Amino acid sequence: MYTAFVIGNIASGKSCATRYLEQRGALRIDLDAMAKDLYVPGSQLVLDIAERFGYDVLAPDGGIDTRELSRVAFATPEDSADLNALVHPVLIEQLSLRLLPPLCCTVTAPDPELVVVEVSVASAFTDAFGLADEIIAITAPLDVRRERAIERGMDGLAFDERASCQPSEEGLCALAQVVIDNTAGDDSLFSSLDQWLADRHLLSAQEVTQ
Ligand SMILES: CC(C)(COP(=O)(O)OP(=O)(O)OC[C@H]1O[C@@H](n2cnc3c(N)ncnc32)[C@H](O)[C@@H]1O)[C@@H](O)C(=O)NCCC(=O)NCCS
Ligand SMILES: Nc1ncnc2c1ncn2[C@@H]1O[C@H](COP(=O)(O)OP(=O)(O)OP(=O)(O)O)[C@@H](O)[C@H]1O
Repeated sequence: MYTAFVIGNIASGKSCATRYLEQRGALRIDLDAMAKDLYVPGSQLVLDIAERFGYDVLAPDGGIDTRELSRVAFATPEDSADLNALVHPVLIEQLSLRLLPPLCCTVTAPDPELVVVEVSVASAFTDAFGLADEIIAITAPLDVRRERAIERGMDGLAFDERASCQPSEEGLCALAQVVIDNTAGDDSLFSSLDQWLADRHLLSAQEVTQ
C-alpha cells in the first residue's frame, strides 16, 4: 500500500486531485470530513471545543454547529491554532487506525494499492507526515484561489480569514516532495497526476497514454 498525502491551501484543487485519483482506483480519505465525524455529541473533544470557543458552538443535538465554529475559530491565526491543537491529536489517532496494519487480527481486508489523504491544514499536521510515503502539494496563487472560492459561493471575507490561518504557497510547497501547479485549473492537473502514477507504476499506470 502506497500512501500519498495531498496538501494544498484553500481552493487550490486538492479535492479535484484526490477525486481524480479515487476514480482511477485509489482509496480517498478526506480529513475535513473525518474531523467532522469526530464531533460526536457528549464526546470529550466537543466539550473541549465548547470550553475554548464558547457554548454557542454547540448544535441542538449536542454536536458542533460548524457554521458558528468557523465564525469564531478563524477570527485570528491563534484561534485556529487552538482549534488545531484540540482536533489534530484525535484526528491523527483516527487516521493511524485507518492506515496502519492492525497489531493483532486474524482476518484483514486486502490493502488498497494507493491511499490518498486530503490534508487541508498541512503546516499544522506535520506530526502525521510519518504516515505518508510521499507528500504532493497542489498549488495556485492566492488571487486565483480567492476567485475560485467566491465562484463556488464562499464569502470573500470568510476566504481571507481562512487563508490568513494558512501558510504561504512557498511554505506549503516546501513541505512536499512533489509540487503540481494548478493555476490553470484545467485538465493539466489530471495529466500531471497520470504522470505521477506512471512514474511510480501505480494503479495500472501502464495503461496511461504518455
Ligand atoms: C471549523 C470547521 C468546523 C468549518 O467547517 P466548514 O464546513 O466550514 O469547512 P471545511 O471543514 O469543509 O473546510 C474547508 C476549508 O477550510 C480550511 N480549513 C479548515 N480547517 C482549517 C484550519 N484548522 N485552519 C485553517 N484552515 C482550515 C481548509 O482550506 C479547508 O479545506 C472545520 O473546518 C473544522 O472542524 N476544522 C478543524 C479540523 C481541521 O483542522 N481539519 C483539517 C485537517 S487537515
Ligand atoms: N483542475 C481543475 N479543473 C476544473 N476545476 C477545478 C480544477 N482545480 C480546481 N477547480 C475548481 O476550483 C474549485 C476549488 O477546487 P477544490 O474544491 O478541488 O479545492 P480544495 O483545495 O479541495 O478546496 P478546499 O480547501 O475548500 O477544500 C472547485 O470549484 C473546483 O471545481
